[in-house]
This record gives sequence, C-alpha cells and structure tokens, in this order.
Amino acid sequence: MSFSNDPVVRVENATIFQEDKAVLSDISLTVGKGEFVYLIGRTGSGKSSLLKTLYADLPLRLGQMETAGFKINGISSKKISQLRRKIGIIFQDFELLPDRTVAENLQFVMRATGWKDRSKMKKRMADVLMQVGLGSIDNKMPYQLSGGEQQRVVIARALLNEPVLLIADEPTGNLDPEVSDGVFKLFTDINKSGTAVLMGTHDHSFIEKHPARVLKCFQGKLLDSQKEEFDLRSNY
Ligand SMILES: Nc1ncnc2c1ncn2[C@@H]1O[C@H](COP(=O)(O)OP(=O)(O)OP(=O)(O)O)[C@@H](O)[C@H]1O
Repeated sequence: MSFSNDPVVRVENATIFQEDKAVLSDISLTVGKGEFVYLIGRTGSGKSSLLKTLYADLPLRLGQMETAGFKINGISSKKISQLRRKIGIIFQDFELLPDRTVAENLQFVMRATGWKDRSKMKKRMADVLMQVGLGSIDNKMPYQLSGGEQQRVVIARALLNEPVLLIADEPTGNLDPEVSDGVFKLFTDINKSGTAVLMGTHDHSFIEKHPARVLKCFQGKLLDSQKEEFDLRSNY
C-alpha cells in the first residue's frame, strides 16, 4: 500500500551494474515527494546507469529499490508499463516521433497509457503545452521547432499523466546556454507545483542558480550533499 508521503525513490544497499561491471557499489538514498535533486559526476561515473536502473531499463541485481511505489527487484514488464505511467523520463535527445505532429506525439503516449475520451485528451494536451510555455503548436512537425521547443514538447509529453517524479538525464545537454536556462527554469516550475525532479546534469551553473540537494557519483560511490560535504562544482 502506498501512502501519500512515501518517498518517490528508495534505494537500499544497491549495486548498479553495466553488464558484469559494478558501476556504483552499495548505494542507499531516498528522494522525498516534491524534492528537487541534482545528480552529478564526471563522464562515465554512473549517472545514466543509476537513472536507468531506477526506471527499470537496467536490471537491479543487488540491493533493494523502489520507484514511485514500485519494487524494482524482479519487476515484471506489466509493472514496468505501470511504473512508466507514474514517472516522466526526459533525455538529452529530444526523442519525438519525427514523422508526426506535436499533437500526434502527445496522443500516441495518451493512447498507450489508456486515455480514450477525445475531449479530455484535447484538454489535457492544451494544459500541458500551456504549462511548458508553448501555445498552439499542435499541428507543427518536430523539424519545424527549435531544439528548445522540441524539448518543451518532450517535457509536456512527460507531464501528461501527472507524474510524481520526473527523471531527467542531461535534459539540456543539446541546447544552447540561453535556451538551456529557459528549459531548466521549467523544471524548477514543475517542481514547485509538487512533482519531484531527479536531474542528471553536467551544468553546474544550475546548482548555483537554484541550490538544491546534490548527489554525486564519485569513484564507484554515491555522495549526498545532505550527508557529507564535497566540491559541488568539480567533477573530480
Ligand atoms: N550499454 C553499456 N554497456 C556496457 N557498459 C556501459 C554501457 N553504458 C555505459 N557503460 C559503462 O558504464 C559506466 C557508467 O556509464 P554511465 O553512462 O552510467 O555514466 P554517466 O555518468 O551517465 O556518463 P555521461 O556523463 O557521459 O553520460 C561507464 O564505464 C560506461 O562505459
């Protein structure tokens, strides 16, 4: 049974693997409802591997993990679909279907997640596009949008089912600095409305502009600014 103030992420003594290699060993953490958490670390330190394990894209082989109330250990494919409805996942590459309009991209996810009523779908689409600062671009194709606009559509798509947690892996990595700032601010706005955000990033200027808890992958361990002091700016 899930209680409303349960953490959205709970990890106990987990080891994160890529094939047979332990990338992060014996890590434990919780992320509370509505928290904003950065995940940093040098390239190859294990950020994406940890995030992928949290959304059940990499198997969890050692330790305990729960994401949005779903036990990740031995999770079935049916439960993975249910989990993905409770969380939003955003990557560096915008990952829109290139041959479909914005509306069709959003409808595709809605149909796959059980929406049927056309007028409710239309309303929800308008709401999420408004939330990410996009007006009536429903009929545009992805190639007609800038990188920043495409990423906003991706974020809108992630918000369709009112996720309790957004997992973002380097979401501004392919954007110009000015555009990045706008997209980053969107994450802080979404967080203010109650959604927890776990964001992997190389952009340390965000941490200065919007200080929050920082997790750092470092030499096979996960450091946590709530528990210990470390250099937030350096990747080493
Ligand atoms: N598909 C894969 N198969 C095997 N090893 C992998 C795979 N993906 C990543 N790795 C290895 O796992 C380790 C952690 O990689 P990971 O992608 O999690 O790091 P990261 O911190 O997200 O890096 P970046 O900042 O470059 O995205 C690295 O040594 C990497 O080479």
